[in-house]
Amino acid sequence: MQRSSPTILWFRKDLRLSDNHALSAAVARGGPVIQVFILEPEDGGTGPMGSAQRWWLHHSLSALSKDLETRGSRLILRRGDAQKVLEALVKETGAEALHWNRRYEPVGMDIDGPLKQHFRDAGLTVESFGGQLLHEPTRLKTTGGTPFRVYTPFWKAVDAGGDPTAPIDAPKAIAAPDRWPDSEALDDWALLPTKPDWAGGFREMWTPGEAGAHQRLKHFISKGLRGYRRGRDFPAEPHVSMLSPHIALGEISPAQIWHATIGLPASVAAEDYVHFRKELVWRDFSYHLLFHFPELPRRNWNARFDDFPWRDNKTGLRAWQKGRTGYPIVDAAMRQLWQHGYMHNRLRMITASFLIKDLMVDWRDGEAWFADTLVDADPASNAASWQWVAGSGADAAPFFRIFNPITQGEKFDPEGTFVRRYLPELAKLPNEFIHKPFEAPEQVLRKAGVVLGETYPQPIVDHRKARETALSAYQEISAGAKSGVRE
Ligand SMILES: Cc1cc2nc3c(=O)[nH]c(=O)nc-3n(C[C@H](O)[C@H](O)[C@H](O)COP(=O)(O)OP(=O)(O)OC[C@H]3O[C@@H](n4cnc5c(N)ncnc54)[C@H](O)[C@@H]3O)c2cc1C
Repeated sequence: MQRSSPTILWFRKDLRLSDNHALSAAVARGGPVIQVFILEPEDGGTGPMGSAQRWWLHHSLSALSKDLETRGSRLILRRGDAQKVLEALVKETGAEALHWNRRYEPVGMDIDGPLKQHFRDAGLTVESFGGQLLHEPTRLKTTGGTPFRVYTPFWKAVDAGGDPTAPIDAPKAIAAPDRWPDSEALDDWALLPTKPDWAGGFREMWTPGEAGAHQRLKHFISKGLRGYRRGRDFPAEPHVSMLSPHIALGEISPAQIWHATIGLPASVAAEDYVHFRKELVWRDFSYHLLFHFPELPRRNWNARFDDFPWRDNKTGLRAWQKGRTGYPIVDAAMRQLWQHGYMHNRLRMITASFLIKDLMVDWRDGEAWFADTLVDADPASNAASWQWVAGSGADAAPFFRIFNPITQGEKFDPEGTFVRRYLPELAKLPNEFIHKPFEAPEQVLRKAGVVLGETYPQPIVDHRKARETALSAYQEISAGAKSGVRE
């Protein structure tokens, strides 16, 4: 039976039409579907969306809007408190149902729970759906019935559970209401940078939107996945998917990505696609942690770190942010972040270690910079990963594992290809000194056109000394009274 009352479909960080369970169920309900995206004062994550991701959001909403138009539908844009916006829409459209896909950030969940009850009390059918993660954070439990704290058993539980639910296709058509409610204009939201327009490098690199996400997945499966396990550590090699910003705004679901790794030709080694799945599962694990420890972005998981003597090192923080530390692998990585809004995983670990351990700056300052500058900024993965590097997190790298920025560079960028790409001022240095220009003899520097302290900075710290200082600070807190993991 055809229903005539509309369903409101509330888009959040799930900006796609395929494998969108809330949307497909809204269409299946019969009657018109009114899609709305609400720019909330808090973006449902841990704070307002960062500048880089706002750029992405603009283009993603624009792509989604066009995709809906090809199905005879529309995207309505509204700004403000979600409950008020939805109340107004219900009133304007006579909608009797409200659908969304679940989100798992603490701020978002605090909004959604009461909101669901509110509209149910008002007589609406309110339904929420999964699909943003491979598995709901409450589904997987240790044999003791508690949340996981360690990744490997979490992965084993995921793996033992078999493949996630197969993705569903986008609806072919979406019924429109007789009269559309008003929409705000995307340009009025001023999500794009203007003065100055720093997004030139983003435009070169990315195609936000569902079609762009699937193109990238296809390209990665055919060109990057073979050799992923080894190659994913080498930033100059094309062995990472760069799907993270598409995943962060839900232009593609993790189930779609997982299923794209099933039934591949025998030339793709199991070690490569299984390792890729394991990385996807790190994202689920990060959400699992955030769900069960909502303070993850703010508080040390391990309370012992509350006493860590962080430094108020504004000069160091600024040099790190600008890619002017004097350590080429760190600086090239920070400039990749600035130019493209993305940083390779190996380099995220190196730069985070440098900030925390060489400069002794609180991991929360690094997390905040990444949240503002990454197009893939994600409240769970960002916080969990910073705590992982700091050693304060669940299943974290031990604090004493301090990356040496010279040997890391030499190991993972042996020819200096990556460094030369982002630091053209060092491009003419021979491989021997590309990761340590400060050790190059004067005539080598002159020949390469490098003047340390002028064309490229001197190191802002001596890594060996900084390492010792960090280790003794760690010994102090290890000997201190506080210990252990928060419950
Ligand atoms: C300090 C630090 C901060 C980070 N901040 C973020 C962040 O804000 N947003 C974010 O998405 N990732 C973050 N990561 C995790 C990881 O670096 C990125 O997910 C990855 O580099 C994205 O590139 P890719 O899509 O090419 O990865 P691929 O190697 O192609 O991996 C595929 C997907 O798996 C997931 N994934 C891979 N590695 C991890 C990981 N270690 N943790 C969680 N998920 C993972 C991502 O969704 C990724 O897109 C951070 C890591 C560190 C060390």
